[in-house]
Amino acid sequence: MRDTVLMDENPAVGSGGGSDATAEVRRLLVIHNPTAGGRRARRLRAVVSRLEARGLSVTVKPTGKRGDAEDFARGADPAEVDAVIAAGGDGTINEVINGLAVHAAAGLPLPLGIVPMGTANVLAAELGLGMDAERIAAAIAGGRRTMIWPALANGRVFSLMAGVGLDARVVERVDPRVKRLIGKGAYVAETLVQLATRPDHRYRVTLDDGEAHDVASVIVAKGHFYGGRFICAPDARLTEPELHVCLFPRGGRLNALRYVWGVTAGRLARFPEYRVVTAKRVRIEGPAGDGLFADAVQGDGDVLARLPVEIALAGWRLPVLAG
Ligand SMILES: Nc1ncnc2c1ncn2[C@@H]1O[C@H](COP(=O)(O)OP(=O)(O)OP(=O)(O)O)[C@@H](O)[C@H]1O
Repeated sequence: MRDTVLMDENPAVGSGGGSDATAEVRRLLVIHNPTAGGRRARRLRAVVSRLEARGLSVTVKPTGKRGDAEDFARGADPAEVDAVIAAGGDGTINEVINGLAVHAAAGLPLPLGIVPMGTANVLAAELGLGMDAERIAAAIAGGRRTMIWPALANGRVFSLMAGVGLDARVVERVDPRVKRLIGKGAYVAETLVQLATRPDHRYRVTLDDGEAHDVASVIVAKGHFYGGRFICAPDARLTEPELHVCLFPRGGRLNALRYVWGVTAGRLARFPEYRVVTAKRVRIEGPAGDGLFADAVQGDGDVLARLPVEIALAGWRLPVLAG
């Protein structure tokens, strides 16, 4: 474990490292969340027509409810498809990754492709994908694989980050209808509500060597972007087998507000008590089952688990078609 040097500037987008290889991709299963990101169906149509123009066979399967994307990905037959494409936001991609985990853990990984259609699209940003249909289609059809290291929170897979404290509570309470209406603004509004009404909670974070920290909030990062293009763990990379644990020690509303400002203004590095440490395993304990929604664990922007939570690397890598 070591302290991470913090930077003020945003590092370049991209995910260096991760041994890449290219394989032929001809048959695609596209899992589409039609409710994601205010229904950006036009982007999906543009990508599919470009893939078909390149001679690929594309089957689009729309989800009807939460959980479908995971079931569809788990049920994908490697004898019949070469890659599974998640068309939706980070929540849908997370579900698809949880489904693909079965194949990857069995040593027969099916590559993941992404058509970003969500509100924040953090995974797409982390991989440097962009929103241009031609570029997205080229990344999928090109077959070049970036190997990423997902992690587990109480057995559920996440690829970007897991959080406990203010951010998990915001994720849990944000109204999906408001999100559809005003996009990212829904998170800002819910953060303000939580800052005004949320009682103070403390969490105990234990790192793999037994070092313990008492904090008001914690984010366990696999990637360096957070909530869009904000940065909490500047050195975290999807392609590295390491967890970057961001510790927010100070409690109280004013400090919570200060941390929100620090994240959004890129000023966290200036806070003397803010630390990022690396670890392979993290245990987080707190006010479990207190009826105040303080025990939620968010992963990739959705509630993935409840405290206490054990977070560790999944132990397998997932190939992602990222160009
Ligand atoms: N057909 C569906 N109906 C309702 N919910 C769905 C459906 N398909 C998937 N979901 C769920 O909707 C949630 C939000 O979807 P997703 O994250 O893809 O879009 P978003 O919320 O617009 O984007 P972002 O995560 O970037 O904010 C996910 O947790 C997913 O499980």
